[in-house]
Amino acid sequence: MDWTAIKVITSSEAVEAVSYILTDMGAQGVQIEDAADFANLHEGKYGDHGEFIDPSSIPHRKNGAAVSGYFPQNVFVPELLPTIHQRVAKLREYGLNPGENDVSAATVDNQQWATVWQKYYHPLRVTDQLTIVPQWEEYQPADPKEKLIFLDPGMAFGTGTHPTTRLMLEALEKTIVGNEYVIDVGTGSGVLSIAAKHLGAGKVDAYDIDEVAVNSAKKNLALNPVAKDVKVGINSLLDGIHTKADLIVANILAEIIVPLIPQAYENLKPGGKFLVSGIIDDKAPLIRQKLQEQGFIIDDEQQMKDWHGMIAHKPTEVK
Ligand SMILES: C[S@@+](CC[C@H](N)C(=O)[O-])C[C@H]1O[C@@H](n2cnc3c(N)ncnc32)[C@H](O)[C@@H]1O
Repeated sequence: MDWTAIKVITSSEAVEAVSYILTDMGAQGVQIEDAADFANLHEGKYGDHGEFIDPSSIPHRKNGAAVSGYFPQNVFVPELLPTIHQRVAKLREYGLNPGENDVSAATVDNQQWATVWQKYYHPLRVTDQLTIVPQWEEYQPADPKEKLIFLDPGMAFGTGTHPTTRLMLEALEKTIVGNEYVIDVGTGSGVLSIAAKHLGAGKVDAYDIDEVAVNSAKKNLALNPVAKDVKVGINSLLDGIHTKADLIVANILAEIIVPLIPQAYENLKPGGKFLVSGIIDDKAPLIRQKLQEQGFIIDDEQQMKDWHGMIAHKPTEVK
């Protein structure tokens, strides 16, 4: 999967606010280049190993600041550009200088993303029981009920930090009682499958349409012994799958959830649960309507930032 860096040229004083805006809009990492960071530095010992460095010899911005947010490409990044521009312009109302407010997007290569990723990704307790831990970090749980999900996100979506993923992690935590057969559609990094196993699921099958995601999921499943028996494969939605699961979880964009709804209904046991997110605010009515038309009962809906997550079930008495 590709990533997009959205870069905002702004003023040094607006760096924190612009970083907040990018994170709020779904950026999974933020990188700051600020001329002010160099302004007061003189020749001296810097760097991880105390190297002697003249800061002026390091390529850097001569004025203002650039804040780059890293977005997964399947989150409709192009739609975000005008919104980000407007929100940065509004900072003036809070007494902050938005600076040039030039907003641009570029595709990011693996190497660049990996570097940013490692710098900004740290252990994060995402739900009451689940904590995401980057594979390279040492982490001691603060609470005995914490379950650790080790991830090396690579280029697949699913760091656990995006609101759409968090909605599903919370929904899994609320729903799983133990020994369920779970299907994870659009597994990305495999994060939801690993969470399901930690929470007590029995068998878990995971699918993704993207080969990079499937490889990333395999790698992450191997990092988490609890999930070593999860099966992961390439498949578009549940095409060609005919089974009876207790729970189906999918964090995919609303447009893709629509054709998944009848497939999920067919592949669930009576009483089975369907957990969905990836639903941006204005698409929530469509998904509610499609779920109900199919015969699902919606039990719960949560919102995090602009995103909705729903828990529905197939009635026990199916007409
Ligand atoms: C938003 S990511 C979710 C990743 C992870 N499950 C999470 O919750 O963080 C959506 C994933 O769905 C996959 N996807 C998109 N269309 C799909 C389709 N038709 N069938 C299966 N997977 C699909 C993408 O490749 C991507 O990995």
